[in-house]
Formats: sequence, C-alpha cells, structure tokens
Amino acid sequence: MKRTIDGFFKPNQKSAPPTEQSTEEPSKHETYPLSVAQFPASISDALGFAPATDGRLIDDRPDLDIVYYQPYIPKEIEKELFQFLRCELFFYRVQYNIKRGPVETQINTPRFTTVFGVDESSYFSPQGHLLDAVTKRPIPKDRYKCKPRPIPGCLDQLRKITERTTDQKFNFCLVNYYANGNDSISYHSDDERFLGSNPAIASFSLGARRDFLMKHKPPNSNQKGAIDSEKPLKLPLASGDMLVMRGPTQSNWLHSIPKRKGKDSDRGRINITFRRAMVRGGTENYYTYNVGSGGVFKWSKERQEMVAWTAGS
Ligand SMILES: O=C(O)CCC(=O)C(=O)O
Ligand SMILES: [Fe+2]
Repeated sequence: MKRTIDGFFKPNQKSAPPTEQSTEEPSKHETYPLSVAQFPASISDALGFAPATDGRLIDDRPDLDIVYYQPYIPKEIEKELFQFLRCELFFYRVQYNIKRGPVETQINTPRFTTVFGVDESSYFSPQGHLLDAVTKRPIPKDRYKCKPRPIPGCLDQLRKITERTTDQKFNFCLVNYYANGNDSISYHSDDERFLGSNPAIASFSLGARRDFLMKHKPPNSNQKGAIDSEKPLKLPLASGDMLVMRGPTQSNWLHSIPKRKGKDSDRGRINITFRRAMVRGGTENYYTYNVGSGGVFKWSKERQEMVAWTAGS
C-alpha cells in the first residue's frame, strides 16, 4: 500500500532504521556518465509522510502567488536526503558565450547544475527509449540536438509526490548545487515561452540556509508607482523547505539567491526545481544551460568537495 497521508502521522523517529543502500537496481541510462542509486528505505518510507507541514499561501503583494512549505521534507530525513543527492548526482559547471551587439562575453555559471527530463512532445519508455507523445513510436533522430536524460528513480519519486501536493504535472527536474556562499543565481524569472503561461514551479531546498530574494519587475512606463524601489521580499530558505511559485508570479517577479558571507557560507546547498516544458525548445534550452559541453563533476567524500570526474575514476 502506498503511504500518501499528507502530514497526518509522524514516523517514529526512534525506530528509524540506519541508512542502508537500496536493494533496488540503480537508475542507468546511455546518457548518464554514472548510474544513480535508488533512495534507501529510510528516505523512501519517510517521504510517504511529506509534506511535513501545511503550505502557507503568500499572495499579499501584487501578482504574487506562492505556497511556502517550512518544511516539506520530514525533519528526520532532511540531512540524509541532502547527503544522498550530493553524493549520487553528477553535475556540470556550464560556460557559454553571450553576444551583446558586437561584443561576445563568456559567462561562467556561478554554481553547479544538472538537468533531467524531456518536454511534452516526447517521453521515455520504461526501457529508456525516447518515444513520440502522439505516435508512441521512436522519435525522429533529428528531433533534439541535445541528448535528453530520463529523470532517475530517486528524483522521480520526489517528482510524483510533488505532483500530488501541487496538483500539477512536471516533466523536468533541474538541480543546482551551491558549493558555498560564493555560488549564486542572479535576478531572473523562469517565464520562458516553452513553459506556457502562468507556469507552476516547485522548488526544494536542502543543506545550507540561503536567502531567496524576490522583487517585482519594473512597472511599464504607463503604470503608476515605483514597485522596483520597494524592499525585496526575503524568504530564508532552510533545508527541507519547498516553494511553489505559480499563477502570475513568474511573469511579474524576479528572484535570486545572492552571494553571502559569514555564518554557514562554507556549507553546500542543493536546489531542485520541477517544471513542465511544453515544447522542444525547452529541452534544448535546459540542456544547453544546465549540462553544456564541459566535464562532469562528482562529490568526493574524501575531499568533501565536487571534483572533476573522468570515466574509471
Ligand atoms: O536555488 C534556488 O532556490 C533558485 C534557483 C532558481 O531560481 C533557478 O534554478 O531558476
Ligand atoms: Fe529561477
């Protein structure tokens, strides 16, 4: 029987089993540099009790519609879940060039990233083959320039729980790893056309606490008021928290995780977002900016940092 009772019972902390490897086969795919283990039973079982608290609606500013779970992940597994994902996933440090007029600038993404999933026009068969959403036949070879990757079992378990909580469908999972207070994401909105209008995005935080800043986009010249000069909204995202941004939020608000100094700034943080891309352009965009063409990074338990990984290392 599936345990889906939303935050009704609390698992008995005293009887929590010690962390053990899952007996289930790890997720493998020709596009993965490494296989990804399934959640151990300790994580899997406790996720049956998520969300750990009721979400709080934040809609008291113009065009804002957020549900904030503090936390979503049951407290007793939040650390283990962070450590598991940091160890198991493989990451990239993406570089790309942007051209402003005649000037080309190299951008070094200031955090580690990775991505899994494919847009609505295709889906993965249980054997890991990409099929067309309509014909259910293998997709034409030239549909994608990138190589879409199926969401590994562990993240897919989290995706399904998140779909139930939010009553939304997600086909993409983006992961950021902020190694320390120097890693960041600058003000942006996730309002790409390939997400459709008023997209819902579910965003998980694990590890170090980091501030999530939000500010209203500058009003059009024909609108009154200077919303931009207002103090940003600050959400102190803690390990296990989850944020759903939905409705008009992305089209009207910018968000960022600024660099930070001082307490805890040497600790790592994982951010996981679930999104739904409607068309192929979304798949190309997400793989370009979250995988890119550079090398793989993997967490080293010995060195306690992300290290460049090569096959066989
Ligand atoms: O790390 C976060 O909480 C935010 C990440 C984000 O905004 C993004 O990946 O688009
Ligand atoms: Fe974002």
